[in-house]
Amino acid sequence: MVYIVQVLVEHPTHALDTAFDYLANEEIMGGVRVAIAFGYQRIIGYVLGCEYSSMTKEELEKIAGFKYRYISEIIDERPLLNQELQELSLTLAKLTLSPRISCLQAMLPPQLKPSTNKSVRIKYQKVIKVINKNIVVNTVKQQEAYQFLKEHADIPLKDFPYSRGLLNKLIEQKAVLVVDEEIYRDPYLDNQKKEHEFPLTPDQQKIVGSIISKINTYHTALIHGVTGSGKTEVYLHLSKYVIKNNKTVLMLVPEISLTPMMVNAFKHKFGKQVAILHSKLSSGERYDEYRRIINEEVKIVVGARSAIFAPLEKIGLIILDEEHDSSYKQETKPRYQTTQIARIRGKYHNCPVILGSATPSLESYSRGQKGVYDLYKLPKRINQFPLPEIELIDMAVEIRNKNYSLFSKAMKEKIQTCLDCGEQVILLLNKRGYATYVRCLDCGEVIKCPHCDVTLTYHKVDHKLRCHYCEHQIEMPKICPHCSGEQLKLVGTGTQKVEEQLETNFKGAKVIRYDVDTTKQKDGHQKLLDQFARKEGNILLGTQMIAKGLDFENVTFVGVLNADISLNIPDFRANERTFQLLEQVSGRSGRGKKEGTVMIQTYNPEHFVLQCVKNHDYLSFYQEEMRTRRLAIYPPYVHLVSILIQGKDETVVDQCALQIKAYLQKQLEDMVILGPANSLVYRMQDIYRKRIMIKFTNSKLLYPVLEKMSDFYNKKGNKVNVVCDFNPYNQI
Ligand SMILES: Nc1ncnc2c1ncn2[C@@H]1O[C@H](COP(=O)(O)OP(=O)(O)OP(=O)(O)O)[C@@H](O)[C@H]1O
Ligand SMILES: [Zn+2]
Ligand SMILES: [Zn+2]
Repeated sequence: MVYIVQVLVEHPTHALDTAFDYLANEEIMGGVRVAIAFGYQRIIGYVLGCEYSSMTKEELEKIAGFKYRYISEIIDERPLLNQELQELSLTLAKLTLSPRISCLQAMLPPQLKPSTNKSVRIKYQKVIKVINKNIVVNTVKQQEAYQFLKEHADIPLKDFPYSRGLLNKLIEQKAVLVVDEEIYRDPYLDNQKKEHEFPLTPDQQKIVGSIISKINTYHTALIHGVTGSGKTEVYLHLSKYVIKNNKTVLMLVPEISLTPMMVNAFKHKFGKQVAILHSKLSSGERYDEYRRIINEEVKIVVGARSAIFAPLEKIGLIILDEEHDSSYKQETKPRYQTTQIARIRGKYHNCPVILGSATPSLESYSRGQKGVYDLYKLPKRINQFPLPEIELIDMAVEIRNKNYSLFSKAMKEKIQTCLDCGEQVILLLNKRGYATYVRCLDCGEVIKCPHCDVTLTYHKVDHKLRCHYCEHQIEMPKICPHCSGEQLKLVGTGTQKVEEQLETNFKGAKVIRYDVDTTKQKDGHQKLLDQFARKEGNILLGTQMIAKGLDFENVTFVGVLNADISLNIPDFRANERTFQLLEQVSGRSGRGKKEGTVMIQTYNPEHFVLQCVKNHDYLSFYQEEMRTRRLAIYPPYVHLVSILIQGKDETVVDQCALQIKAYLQKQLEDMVILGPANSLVYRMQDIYRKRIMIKFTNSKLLYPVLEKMSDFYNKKGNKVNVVCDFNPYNQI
């Protein structure tokens, strides 16, 4: 008699999920990692299930027709994921058409991924626990120490101020015990001062009250609150209520390092009850936070996208702040939408899911309007501070007036005035897909990556050209690689260049450049923002990164250098993204007592997106954009799935793409199937990439067809690979 154990492994070559049967002499729980021999390798697998058999190994082998092997080692004492999360991994695999193993990988912190068995050393310390409070001890001195221990629960042994002899006596009398306790590396140790609490405004109170009245029912609430309307305070109050009732809170933000203010707000209010999960923590720190959650020592988890899988029990509230943010969509396997996962968990725990934003996604807002979500509004800023005045500046006029500089005349004057008054400025360089590249003035060629269809980007620090899609990099050439001409010109505007121009234009102004390059180190973001908060900088210059959640009361001017870039991206969300970015960044101005202004430089001042931003008019934007989406048949009127077909051989990719299209058309007669078309970056790392897009309203028919198709193409040894991306955000 043996146990037959189903083990899921990450097959080294196979893209598909495969579970293999192994034997064990004891029962192994689903969700535990085991080591197994696989071919000649020893690999780590993940137990899916275990069945008792009354037969012997030999009898089983006779039936099966092959030889079984035994599990080599059981790695975990208990399952890594609880029942809820194990089931969720299955749902996730189905929803995203991804291998289950990739879902498990996505759900666990790197140290615990099924395919690794790196052990992370857990740190322990000895602490003294009082196990019986009512012992009558022998001596006065003992009584004193005993009393001390009763008042100082779980004090570390090293901090015990009495003698060891005395302690031993207390242990002998079974009054206290010394135990090993895990100690955690706390990355936010310095931030634990408690802040004062504001009384809620009537608008805030209404929302808090209403959500509390339905706190034990699963539903989704969308809070549309303008920038600076105090959404954070609403989250904090609701969280406090939930943990007082002995439940837990999952608080998601787009990117932890870009939203330090939200993290701090939670840390200040709830101190050690909060765990922070994010990618910049050291692996030890991340592991500790994870263990604190598993050991049920935290009540609130704050984290970015992947924190949606935090192993919290008894969840009473799930919040997604800045719900419109595209980082909530995972862009690698499994390609899930965090909101969708939040709703699955909310349903399981019977708790509300709150989505908050000043610029809700069209998908969410339309659900709010239809009543699928409860829609709440915070239409005013706190303390009746007005939203900032916005001025659109027509850059075509500047050019007509022979001003070719990055700054319009008006913006230059405005920045100077702010600097003169000691007020601070935030400048946005909208840079998506637009960086500094090299063009030859003789032959007109642009220097491109030899492996990808993109230009190489110039990096001033080391004077190199780099590809942002692969690792390719070269020294900045002296002559043109095409015609050997010597007139190579840097084209485009990067933050480094703007920084230089600011420093020449505004003598003495201190510029803090906030972009991927200056925020690389672990606390990079926090350091620069702290500097700015301490007024050690006059101008904060950055890319999209500065648009999120910053709250500086001394900032009275926000300037957008080039509003148009994101309008021209070939993506149906281009208008929506531009509106969100401009409205969000404008919202950083005038959040204190002093009124704020905003200037937006554009070549399209009449464009409805810019007009709506100017008037802070979300609703008009929403209505106009919904009209466009309805006419063009795009979400939220339909769902999309993008099918990426990729391979090294261009002809094979081409043929397969056509085959797939024909197959889908036959199977899915009523659906709109577009393409195949070249992907935006057609060649990436020498891989050719085509896309097919399906518009659908009912996914029931679609899933089995797509599953069959991708299983067929993703077989071992096939020359193409197919990826299905539901609700795609990124068409690159
Ligand atoms: N009830 C209140 N009384 C006084 N001040 C408050 C209250 N609620 C919030 N505030 C303050 O108002 C400011 C704006 O709040 P918060 O940052 O939460 O806005 P928000 O809605 O999240 O804005 P954004 O979407 O722009 O990030 C903060 O400085 C906050 O401390
Ligand atoms: Zn040339
Ligand atoms: Zn490249």
